[in-house]
Amino acid sequence: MKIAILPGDGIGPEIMAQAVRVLNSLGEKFELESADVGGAGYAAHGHPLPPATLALAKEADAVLFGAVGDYKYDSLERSLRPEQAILGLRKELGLFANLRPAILYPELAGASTLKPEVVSGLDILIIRELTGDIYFGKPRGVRECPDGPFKGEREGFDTMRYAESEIRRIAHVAFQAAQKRGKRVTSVDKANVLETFQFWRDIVTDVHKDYQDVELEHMYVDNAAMQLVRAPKKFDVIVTGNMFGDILSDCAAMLTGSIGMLPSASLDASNKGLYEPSHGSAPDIAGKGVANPLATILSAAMMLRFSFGKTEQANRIESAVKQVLAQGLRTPDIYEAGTTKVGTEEMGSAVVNALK
Ligand SMILES: NC(=O)C1=CN([C@@H]2O[C@H](COP(=O)(O)OP(=O)(O)OC[C@H]3O[C@@H](n4cnc5c(N)ncnc54)[C@H](O)[C@@H]3O)[C@@H](O)[C@H]2O)C=CC1
Ligand SMILES: CC(C)CC(=O)C(=O)O
Ligand SMILES: [Mg+2]
Repeated sequence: MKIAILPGDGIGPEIMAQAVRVLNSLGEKFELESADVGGAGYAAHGHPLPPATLALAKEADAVLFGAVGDYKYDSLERSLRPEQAILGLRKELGLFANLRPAILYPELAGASTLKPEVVSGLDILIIRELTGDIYFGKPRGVRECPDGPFKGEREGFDTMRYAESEIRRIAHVAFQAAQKRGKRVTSVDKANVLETFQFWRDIVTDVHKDYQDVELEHMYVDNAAMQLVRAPKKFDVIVTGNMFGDILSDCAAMLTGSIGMLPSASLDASNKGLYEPSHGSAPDIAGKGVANPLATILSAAMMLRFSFGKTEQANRIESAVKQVLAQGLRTPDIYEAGTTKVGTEEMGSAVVNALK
């Protein structure tokens, strides 16, 4: 079982170090190999996704990813910016299905900015399409505006597009996931304005014919954002496009207390996967030893479950996380009065010690 370890930038190396400690404490024989990615890849090799890093990711059985991005690289041409590393990995590895479970651990009910009764018992699964949409659509760029009232001015433009097969395969993932949970799918779109998402709605409706045991509702993305903070427990599985899923999952993260709690799995058709926290490189807290490593540790648990079929080991990690939260240990992002504030490394140690 070879795992590519890609820590990246900002808090990436800090949180990854804790996830690696947890993996190394399970008593399994994992082969872990690290490589530079993102700004670290650019600084060392002149490219955010150096060829050797991509080769390692392709050859490994699974990839554990930290985060990329650093404001000091924001003025580089786009193809060299750190974020291209994660976008490139998703595309190159065909990781079209991004699973982001937003679960509220009961101990963190008071850490959410929402009232405990709104979030207690929360367990929703956001399924975000990950290799299409406006994030990858071409053409894109800055050009001279060809027509209309702004003709002759410079304009920036991107292309939102989805092929039918891309929508079909993510819809199947969502319906099949729902069959194993609450049997409800909310497909989030903007069909009232966008051609791409009217098409999305039509195809999802068609795929639904194969899953009559699952209830399907369609919801516009603006309403979905509102419903997520109004009555989040009404959702079971949410399926949506790349950009809407990116935005809604950060919103859902706050229901769980902090974005530092939200893990993710990005899977291809054969369940080969890349696992990463849903957050970014958090440059504002990088190097301070205060980042919450739990989303990364929980991403490692998802890796064991989805890529290696090691359900028991995944359960061990998730139980250990529950235990440290029950012990009252909190990184600053989930801290509340009456609990004990700890740093990144102490949180990692506590999870290692709680492994049974
Ligand atoms: N998959 C990836 O590698 C992603 C990379 N990024 C990149 O990360 C950089 C920063 O982006 P932001 O928009 O600030 O998003 P961010 O997710 O890095 O940070 C947003 C806020 O959440 C906090 N936060 C994030 N993770 C945390 C953790 N584990 N523990 C405690 N607090 C945490 C940060 O301190 C910050 O206040 C940018 O360069 C961006 O492009 C952003 C999202 C995903
Ligand atoms: C570089 C971004 C597309 C990453 C991001 O925000 C995410 O995957 O959540
Ligand atoms: Mg995001």
